[in-house]
Amino acid sequence: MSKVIKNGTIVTADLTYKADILIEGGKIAEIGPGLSGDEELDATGCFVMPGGIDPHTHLEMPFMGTFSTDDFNTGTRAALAGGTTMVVDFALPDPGQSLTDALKRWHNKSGQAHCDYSFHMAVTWWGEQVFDEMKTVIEDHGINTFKHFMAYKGALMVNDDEMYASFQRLAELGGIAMVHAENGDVVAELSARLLREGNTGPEAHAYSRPSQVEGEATNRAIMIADMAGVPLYVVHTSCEESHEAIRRARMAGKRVWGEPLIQHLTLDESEYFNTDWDHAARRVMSPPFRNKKHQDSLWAGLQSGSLSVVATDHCAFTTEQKRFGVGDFTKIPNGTGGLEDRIPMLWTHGVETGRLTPEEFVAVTSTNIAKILNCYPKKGAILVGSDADILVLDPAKEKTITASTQASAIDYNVFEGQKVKGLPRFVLTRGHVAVTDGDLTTREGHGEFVKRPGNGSVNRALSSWKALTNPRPVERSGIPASGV
Ligand SMILES: NC(=O)NCCC(=O)O
Ligand SMILES: [Zn+2]
Repeated sequence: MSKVIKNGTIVTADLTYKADILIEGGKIAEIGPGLSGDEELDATGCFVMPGGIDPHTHLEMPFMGTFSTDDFNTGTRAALAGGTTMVVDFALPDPGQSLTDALKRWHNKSGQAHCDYSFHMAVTWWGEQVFDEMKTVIEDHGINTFKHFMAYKGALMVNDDEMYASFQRLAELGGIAMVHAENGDVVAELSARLLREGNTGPEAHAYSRPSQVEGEATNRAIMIADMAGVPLYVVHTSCEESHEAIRRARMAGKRVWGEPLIQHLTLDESEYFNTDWDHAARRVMSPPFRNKKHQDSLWAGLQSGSLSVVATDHCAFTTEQKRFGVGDFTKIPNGTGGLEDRIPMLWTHGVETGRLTPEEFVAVTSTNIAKILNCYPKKGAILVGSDADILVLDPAKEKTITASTQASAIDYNVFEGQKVKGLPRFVLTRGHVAVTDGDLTTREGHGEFVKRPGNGSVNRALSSWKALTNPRPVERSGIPASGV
């Protein structure tokens, strides 16, 4: 049965125009005026755009002695409720574990997904097995992005030698390196000192991760990536120091992207000084929320193009889980939610304020990341042949965010009480209408895995460019006799 989205204004990353969209077999079949289909979805007064892609989620993630509460069932329902039609989660091998075993675990969990999804692979240890399996992961499993945690010492963190080896391997294989950029050694030292001095509450989490630890690690990762000749994606860029390093690298022609989160763009460090322990602990994440100066920097980055993607790092823990850290802030599970709120929050604080154009909004919520991850124009596009992952956004529709009506399974929302304007009228996932004016008609198991091949155009360009400066012997007219 065909569907047609009628009377809307299509917004893409580079063009806004009035046209209808005909959908057949889960794909966009035709775009133009006066189309008809078996079922009509009226988009009068609405913007019709590619569904959001959130490239940074942790669903049912084993972390800090527990599992994040939103899984592929509740998490992808929350995504669709908020206009996001694809999530990219991180497959995490335990240190010493095979990468393909980790992938199996993630594929087992993701069978419940209500929307399409893909995985990044995390490199949590280094050895010959990892070196070998990286090729299989890219070439057989269609995963071209590999994340390295520079923080979480003693758990997920990798050292510089491991990171450099992994980056070099990725350069060879046509993959993309990702980093969680915080100096884990410094964080561990600062945390121990804070605890010794009696700073045990959630505010100490922010004290233990000043912006310098992020700036230093971002600079280091950029330089290591440059030496290895690999493109680099810096997740959850939260501060000016990190943004500055990314901006400078991009100005110098390096292939580096930065990803601010909607939380860092709209919430600030004052949250940690709330006298209610639960309120503060619920907002504990790494990197922590920053002050207004850093927020202004992130917004400017989106406006100028030095930052490319807005994500959530959705890693949602209940209040009960957060309370593991009463008396010791280092035991508060790190992570916050945001999947359901990213699109309305960014529209409200970005487009409604005039910071972003609607086209820039589409670029940073969908199109840019589809291109970076090498799944464009299957995803991130309104083009004939693209998957019909479509958000019909009603700019006049408003609500106040509250946990009591959210799809996410946790018992609070870090954006509680925020008034947002710009909500989905319809959300379509490969042609299936999953949301109609707030009513969810999602289907468990509808989501499909999206393969993303390696060696995208940025990899090919970078390897040609780097080949020009590869070390080579100098040709000499003669070699002097040995001086002995
Ligand atoms: N960000 C965070 O605090 N938790 C999720 C894991 C990570 O991305 O660091
Ligand atoms: Zn992280």
